Formats: sequence, C-alpha cells, structure tokens
Amino acid sequence: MSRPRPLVPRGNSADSVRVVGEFGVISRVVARAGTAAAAEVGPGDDAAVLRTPDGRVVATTDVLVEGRHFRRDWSSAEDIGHKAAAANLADVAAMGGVATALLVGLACPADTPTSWLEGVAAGLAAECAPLGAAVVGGDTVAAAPDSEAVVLSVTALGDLAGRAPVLRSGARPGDVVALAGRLGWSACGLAALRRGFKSPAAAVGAHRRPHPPYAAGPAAAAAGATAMCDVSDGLLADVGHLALASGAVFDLDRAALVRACLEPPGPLQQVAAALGADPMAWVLTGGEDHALVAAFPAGTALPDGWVEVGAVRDADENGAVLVSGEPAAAAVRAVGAEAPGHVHFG
Ligand SMILES: Nc1ncnc2c1ncn2[C@@H]1O[C@H](COP(=O)(O)OP(=O)(O)O)[C@@H](O)[C@H]1O
Ligand SMILES: Cc1ncc(C[n+]2csc(CCOP(=O)(O)OP(=O)(O)O)c2C)c(N)n1
Ligand SMILES: [Mg+2]
Repeated sequence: MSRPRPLVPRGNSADSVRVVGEFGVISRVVARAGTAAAAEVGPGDDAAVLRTPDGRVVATTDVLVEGRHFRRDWSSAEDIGHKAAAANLADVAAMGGVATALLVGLACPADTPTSWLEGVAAGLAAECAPLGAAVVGGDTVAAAPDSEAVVLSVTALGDLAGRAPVLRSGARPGDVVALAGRLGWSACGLAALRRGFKSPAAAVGAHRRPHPPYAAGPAAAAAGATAMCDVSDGLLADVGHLALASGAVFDLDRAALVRACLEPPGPLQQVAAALGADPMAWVLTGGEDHALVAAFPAGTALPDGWVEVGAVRDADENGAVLVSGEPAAAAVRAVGAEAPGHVHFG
C-alpha cells in the first residue's frame, strides 16, 4: 500500500501536540465537545456519568486507522470527525436506538497539530449534535514509536426508549427486505479520490461525510422490524450477516435496487462512465454509506424513508444472499467487483 502523504505539517510547529502537551490538547478538544443531553457528568473527571432513561444501554465501538479508513490528504479533520461519529452512531441506529454519547480514544504522532485535533473534535460534535449526543470522554496517547498514523477509536452509547432491540437474527421467510439511506455513494467518491479526482462533489463529499439515516433505525424498531444492520462493508456482505444470523435467504430485487439507488442518473453513473466501471458494483458491494437494511413482516406499512428491495425466503442450496434469484457471488462477478464487501485483511 502506498503510504499516505503526511498532510499536516510535520516537525515541531508551535501548535503540535509535542509542544502543547497532553493536557493542552485535552482542554482544547474538550472545549469543542458540545453537551450530551444525557450527561450528568461530562468530560474532565475520571469518568462521565450518563442518565439511561431506558435502563438498558446500547454500546458499540469502531476503530478508524489513518491510511485504512481515512487519509488526511483526502479528508479534512472535520470530515474525519464526522465520519468516525457516523460509523458508530449508525450502529446504534441499526439496533433501533438513539445515540446518547461518544467516548473517543485517540493515538497520534507528537507532531500532529493541535488545530487538526480540534477539527476532528468539531466534526464529532457536529455529527452528534442533531441527536442530542456529544463526546463525554476519551483518552489521548502518543502513536506507536515511528508510526505516523493517527488511530481513532470511537465508542457510542445509546438508548432504546422502551423498544426491543432489533437483532440481526430475527428475519423470517415471508418478511420483506427494505432499505433506508443511500448505497454506493461513498464507494463512488472513494473511486474518484483514488484516481486523483476531487469531484463530483456529491460523491466525494459522501465519502468524506456519510449521511446515515439515523431516525430510520428507531422508526423501523417501532414498526416491528425483525432484523436490521447498517451497511458499513457493502450491501451483499452485510445482508449476508443478516441471512446467516437469521438462518434464512435474503433475495434482493435488482430492479428495486436500481430504482432506489441509481435513479434518476447522477454522479454514480457519471463517475462510472469516466472510470469504465459499473455503478451497480458500488451499490451492491460499496461500504461506508451506513444505509440501514432491515426485514419487516409482510404487510408492514414501512416507515418514512424505507423502500422495499427484496424478500426473505427459506434457506436453499443457492446460498444466503441472492440478487433476483442469482447467488450473490455471481452478482459480484457480473458487476466486476472483487468481493461482496470491503476486505479488511487483504
Ligand atoms: N475484537 C473484538 N472483540 C469483541 N467483539 C468484537 C471484536 N471485533 C468485533 N466484535 C464484535 O463482532 C460483531 C461484528 O463486528 P463488525 O463487523 O465490526 O460490526 P459492525 O459492522 O456493526 O461494526 C460486533 O458485534 C462487534 O462488537
Ligand atoms: C484510505 C481509505 N481506503 C479505503 C477505504 C475504504 N474502507 C475502509 S474500511 C471500509 C469498510 C468499513 O470499515 P470497518 O472498519 O469494517 O467498519 P465496520 O464494518 O466495523 O463498521 C471501507 C469501505 C477508506 N475509507 N479509506
Ligand atoms: Mg465494527
């Protein structure tokens, strides 16, 4: 893998973490954290204290590693904060919860400008604010010796407001499969960035700052969704998790996916034409838009933002995920993709 070009000034700038020190960084970052509605005690003490109206806590963590999950020459500090928050807030929504707070673990090289870390903090806060959530604590440490990579580990906590959590395992044959949010936009933006383009702005922007449909998660739970997850790795890969956990086949309807994700034509077709790619590859296998995919009992009036894109069937010999009756592996090959989703240890 080519090493991401260090983007932020390296060395001993007056603003670097080395000069400002751990507590200087913490006070500047905490000043940008915002306020969590659920926090009785926020950042600055030995631990935060949160109110849990439901009595149960939804808890999830995702780690973002520079060069693997983001590049500082492709995304601003604010973008990276938005993205790190979104990846976690979407997992809470995918359980049917509403996020209440984030905890942030940060490892960074000593020459990282404090202003860059303040930008990350501002992005985290801005992504959380509409939900009433905020960063309530964290930890700031030096990166491994000789490592130039920033690592961000974000934990999100959330509340179910009395609803049953929606697991991956509850889908039953006869359920409808539905989608909320966008698919393929982040992968399209990533493809453009990899070729050195900074446009189209809508696709590159979607890669930098995903827009998960947070409200669709609790709405699906309230409507009786039987299984749900967010699409972080790729639709076929993540629906595979639902199928496996539920012991059922998820048969996605290609025409419905085209209608939901590729009509009217826009940036996905534009970039695909320029790169000689099939935009359906991004829809089926592209990650990081954090759309939600769920199963609902047949006849459920789908909540706002949800569209039907398939059906759950009895397990059969064709495998767990089908695209209009065709095994997912064949659909992956047909669109020229390498795998049903992101390959982590490739
Ligand atoms: N190192 C780990 N220790 C314990 N649980 C883990 C670890 N890594 C992943 N998991 C759990 O495995 C499940 C699948 O992880 P992942 O594919 O990362 O989910 P997601 O796409 O929702 O982030 C999650 O429940 C996650 O909490
Ligand atoms: C520099 C860079 N290269 C590649 C990608 C693409 N990418 C990285 S991780 C990932 C999948 C999601 O990451 P993961 O850590 O699996 O999140 P989770 O499924 O745990 O939510 C994708 C599509 C990227 N975002 N940035
Ligand atoms: Mg994860």
